Amino acid sequence: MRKRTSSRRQSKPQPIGPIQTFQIDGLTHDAKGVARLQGKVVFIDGALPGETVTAQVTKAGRHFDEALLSNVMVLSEYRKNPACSHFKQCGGCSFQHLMDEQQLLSKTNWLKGQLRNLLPKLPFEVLSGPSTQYRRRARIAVDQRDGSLALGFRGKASKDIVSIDQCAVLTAPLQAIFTSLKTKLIDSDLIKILGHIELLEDTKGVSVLFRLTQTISEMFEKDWKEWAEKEAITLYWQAPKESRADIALEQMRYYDLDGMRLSYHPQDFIQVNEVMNHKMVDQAIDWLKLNDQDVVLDLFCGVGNFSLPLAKRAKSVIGVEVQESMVQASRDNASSNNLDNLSFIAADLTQPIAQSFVKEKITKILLDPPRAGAFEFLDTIIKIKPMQILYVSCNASTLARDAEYLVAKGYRVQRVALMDMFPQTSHVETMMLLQKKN
Ligand SMILES: C[S@@+](CC[C@H](N)C(=O)[O-])C[C@H]1O[C@@H](n2cnc3c(N)ncnc32)[C@H](O)[C@@H]1O
Ligand code: SF4
Repeated sequence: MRKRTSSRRQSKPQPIGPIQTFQIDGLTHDAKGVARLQGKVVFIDGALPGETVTAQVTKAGRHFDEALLSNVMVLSEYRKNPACSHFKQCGGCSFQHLMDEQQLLSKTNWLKGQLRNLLPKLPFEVLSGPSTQYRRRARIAVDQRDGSLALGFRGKASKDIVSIDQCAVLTAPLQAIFTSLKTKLIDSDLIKILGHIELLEDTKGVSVLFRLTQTISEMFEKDWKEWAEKEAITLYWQAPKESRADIALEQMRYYDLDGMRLSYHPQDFIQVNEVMNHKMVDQAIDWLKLNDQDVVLDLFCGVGNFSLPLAKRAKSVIGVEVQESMVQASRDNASSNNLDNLSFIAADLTQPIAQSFVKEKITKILLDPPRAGAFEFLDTIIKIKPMQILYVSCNASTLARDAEYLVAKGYRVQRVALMDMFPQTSHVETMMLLQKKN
C-alpha cells in the first residue's frame, strides 16, 4: 500500500528577521493582515484587524514586507475556527478564520474601493448563499512522486499539491465520491497515468473525469467502470492529447434552471455555485424588468445560462459565445425547452465585429465576460445604444475599467451588487446595472 501524506514538499518561506510584535489594522482582499513596521507596510497571512500578533519577516520588498505569523497574542472578536483542517496549507480558501458576516463586510468594503470612481452615493446590495458545501465542480491535482499519493489542491505558500481528505466547500455528494475515489486510487496503478481529475455534480448526478497522460488498458477501464457503477456515477475519460473528452450525445450533462433543463459537455463552463447561480439569474431578471418588446443581446453566453431565462420574458434574445460547441449546446437547449425566440452566434468578442452582426434593434445587453473583461467590445456596445447594460463580472478591476468607459460614453450606474459565489475564498462576483442617460 502506498503511503499517505498530509502535505508535500511545502517549501515554507524562510524567516529573515527576528520575531517581532505587530498591531494589525487592515485586511487585504486576499485576507492578509496589514501592519506597519517603522512606517513600512507588512502583510501577515492569517492575522486579522484588531489583533496583536508576533511574526517574522520572510520577504523584504521595496514597498512592503511579508511576514510569517508565529502567534496571536490578542484575538479579534471576529476570529473563528476554520471549518476545514487543511485551511492553513491549502491555497483554495483564504477567509476561513474570519466569521462569515465579516468576510462579506470585508469583501464589500474592498469592492467599494475598487468601484470608488463610479459609486458616489449608491446603496450597495449583497447577494449571498450557503457558506460551505457549495462547490459543484472541482479540479483535483494528482501527485505521486516519492511513491506516496497526494490528491488535492495547490498550497498557499507554494505551488506544491496539498493532500486533502475533507474539503469544506465541496458539495456533500462530491465529498463522498472524493473519499471513495481516494481510497480506490491508493491501491491502483491508474495513478501512474493520471494528469488530473475533474469532479462535477449537477441535476444528472455526479461525474468523475480522468485526464490521462497515457492510453489506458481495457482491464483498468473495466475495473473503474465497475467502481463507477457501484457508486452510481458517470465516468469520463480524456485521452492523452485530446483537448477535451470525446463523449457521445447521451453522455452530455445537464442542470435545471428556471423550470428548464440545460445540457452541456462535462468540460464546458457552468457556474460553480448552484444556489447562487439561481439567485443571480433571478436577480438579472428582476433588474432588467423585461417585457415583450425587449430584444436582448447576451454576450459571453456559455450554454445559455442567462439567455434562456431571459428569452422566456423578452421578445427575443441573441447569444454570442466563442466556443462553437457551446453555441451548438445553446441552440439545442433553446429547442429542447421549446423556445423559438433565441438565436446564437459563434464569435470572438475580443476581435472586431461589424455592428450589423445583429439586424434587430437591441434594447438591453447582458454581458458576463471572463476575467479579462470586455474592453474590446465596448465601442460596439456603445454603437448599439442599448437602454440598459447588465454587467456580470468575476474581476472587479476590469469591471471598474469597463464601467468607467461606459459612463464616460453616456451611461450611469444604477445598481450594484456583490454576489458571494465563493465564500471562504477571496473571489468576488459583481453585478452592475448601467442605464443610458437621455
Ligand atoms: C464567465 S463565463 C459565462 C458563461 C455564461 N454566461 C454562464 O453564466 O454560464 C464566460 C464565457 O465566455 C466565453 N468566452 C471567453 N472568451 C470569449 C471571447 N473572446 N469571445 C466570446 N466568448 C468568450 C467562455 O467560453 C465562457 O462560456
Ligand atoms: S479548498 Fe477545500 S480543502 Fe482547501 S482550504 Fe478550502 S475547504 Fe479546505
